[in-house]
Amino acid sequence: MSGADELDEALALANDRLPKAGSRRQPAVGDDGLLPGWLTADADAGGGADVSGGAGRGDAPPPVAAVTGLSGPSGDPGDDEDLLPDWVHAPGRTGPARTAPAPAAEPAAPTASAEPAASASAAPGDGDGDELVPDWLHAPARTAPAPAPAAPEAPTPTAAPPDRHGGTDWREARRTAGRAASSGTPVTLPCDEALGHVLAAPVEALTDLPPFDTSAMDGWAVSGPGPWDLAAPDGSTAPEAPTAPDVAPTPTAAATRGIVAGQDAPAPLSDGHAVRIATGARVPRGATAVLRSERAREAGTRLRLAPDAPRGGARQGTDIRPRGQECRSGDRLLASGAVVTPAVLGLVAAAGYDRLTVVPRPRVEVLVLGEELLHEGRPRDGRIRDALGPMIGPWLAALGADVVATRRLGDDAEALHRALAGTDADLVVTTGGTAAGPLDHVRPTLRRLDARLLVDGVEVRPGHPMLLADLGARHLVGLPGNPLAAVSGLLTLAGPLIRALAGRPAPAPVRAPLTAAVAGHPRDTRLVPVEYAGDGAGAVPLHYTGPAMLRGIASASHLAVVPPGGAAAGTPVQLLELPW
Ligand SMILES: Nc1nc2c(c(=O)[nH]1)N[C@H]1C(S)=C(S)[C@@H](COP(=O)(O)OP(=O)(O)OC[C@H]3O[C@@H](n4cnc5c(N)ncnc54)[C@H](O)[C@@H]3O)O[C@H]1N2
Ligand code: MOO
Repeated sequence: MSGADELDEALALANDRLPKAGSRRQPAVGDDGLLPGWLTADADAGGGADVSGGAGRGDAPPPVAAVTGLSGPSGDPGDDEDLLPDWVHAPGRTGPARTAPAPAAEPAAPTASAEPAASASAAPGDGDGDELVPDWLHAPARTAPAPAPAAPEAPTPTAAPPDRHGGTDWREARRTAGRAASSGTPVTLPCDEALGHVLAAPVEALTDLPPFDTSAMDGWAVSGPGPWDLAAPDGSTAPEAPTAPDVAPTPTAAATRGIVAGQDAPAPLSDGHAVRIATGARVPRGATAVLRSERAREAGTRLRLAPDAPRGGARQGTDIRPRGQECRSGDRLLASGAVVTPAVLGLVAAAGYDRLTVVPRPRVEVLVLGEELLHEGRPRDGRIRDALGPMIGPWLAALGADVVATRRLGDDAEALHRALAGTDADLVVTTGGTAAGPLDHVRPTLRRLDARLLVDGVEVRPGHPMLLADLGARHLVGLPGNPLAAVSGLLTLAGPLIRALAGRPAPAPVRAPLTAAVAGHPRDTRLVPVEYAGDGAGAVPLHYTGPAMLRGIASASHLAVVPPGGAAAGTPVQLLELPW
């Protein structure tokens, strides 16, 4: 629907001219003087490790300052589109992806005139990563081209472009979204309907847990030191009559079964006696321990410790879970604000709850815009598959919303108007149509509805056209149509807003060093899919992270928040956790 903005175009051109195998090309620079990020090679580059900006093996490590203040790697500051040539961040890749030569890192000219002929003829496309990166960079089976010469000195950063899109600072946008709404009036729900809600009140135990002294093992409850006379749960000790004079008496049937779980008030056990008991059964009064079945032997109506039983196998309290071991009635088990997880459902049931008082989950409607979208089969006839319809609803649900509908509206301005005017959802999330193309109806429709724009564009890449509007009784988050830009909008606006509506606490901040430098946009924050195992290994920037791509995010654990100007390898950056 809309073309790339000028920065994006300039950088796409620059990317188009990334050097082919072994060639050294002058990196193109846009009007704004933004430099392809491969000039911002990290110090690790020489060792063949990942580098930001697309510098490959053998490149001279630039000073950190060369990362800071420079534009995206493969030169795309106006757009997140493949700021990093994908091969640069391939963790563990083999073949050409690992061995590909660095684009020759030559100082950039201050204009996009490095290769005028090429730039005139090159189709910059709409910023798709594949157009930006020479295809051999993606081809694992192809032969690696010869290494490029070492990078010369990093060029001097140039001025920011004059045509910045404006919009709200990324952190401020998140704060605004988090303050735009508050949670609804608490409701009391049957526990099984409370899953995924947030507790509106603390949960206090309605009982001791365990509620009685409980056997932790199958075996015998014993009283005092052994050996012991076997008793029945009713307290009787009479053996069955022997079947023959030389046959030892056998325990009664009741004694054989013993005390089982769920049986109330077993008879007290007197000193020197033992009674069979099952795991989870109530321990009789007078019992001093539970002896596991493998630690003793019955002989007729007598019970003795097995020869190989550990010393102290029947010591006072052994294998008895005393009443109240986990909690006493009235103990606080969970604070208000805790999310009702499956484990919480288990705990509250154990503690005696049938219903829980929770914050209602916001009701969200998703409107997928775009006439070009197909909902089944392969892309055909110039149309593509809708990647957001299947993704946004479950993502919103994972953030804490109840998705009441996902509707496909094509590019029909009237249908959009009707949908917004008629919905009773707390939040409407639209996809696509946020830009200024002829079919981009979101902003005009919001104007028609007298909506108040709380966030009108954000200084973030990808996703800068995202918006947040107040429609009076409800809010609207407008996600850009490029799929990774939509993800950026989910994390920037939808996440904080839904947390506010659902009463969910913000996740604990996570920071980790990047394993490779990531070049930045000169002014905007970048959100970059990374893999972070939380094991101290650092956050690994991923491949295929252009705005139209989901391949990177699909295997990511987090998005790294890369400040304007980029981050050198080893720099700790904020990580936004994905909500699953
Ligand atoms: N003149 C300008 N044009 C554009 C700008 C700009 O600043 N000035 N920004 C570009 C950026 S950045 C983005 S992101 C997009 C946002 O555009 P829209 O929100 O209006 O989205 P569309 O034009 O509808 O779609 C953009 C792109 O994404 C594809 N798309 C849309 N919906 C889906 C979907 N559900 N599944 C998969 N792909 C989808 C659509 O086909 C387009 O290719 O605007 C730029 N233009
Ligand atoms: O490039 Mo856009 O940044 O996909 O939001």
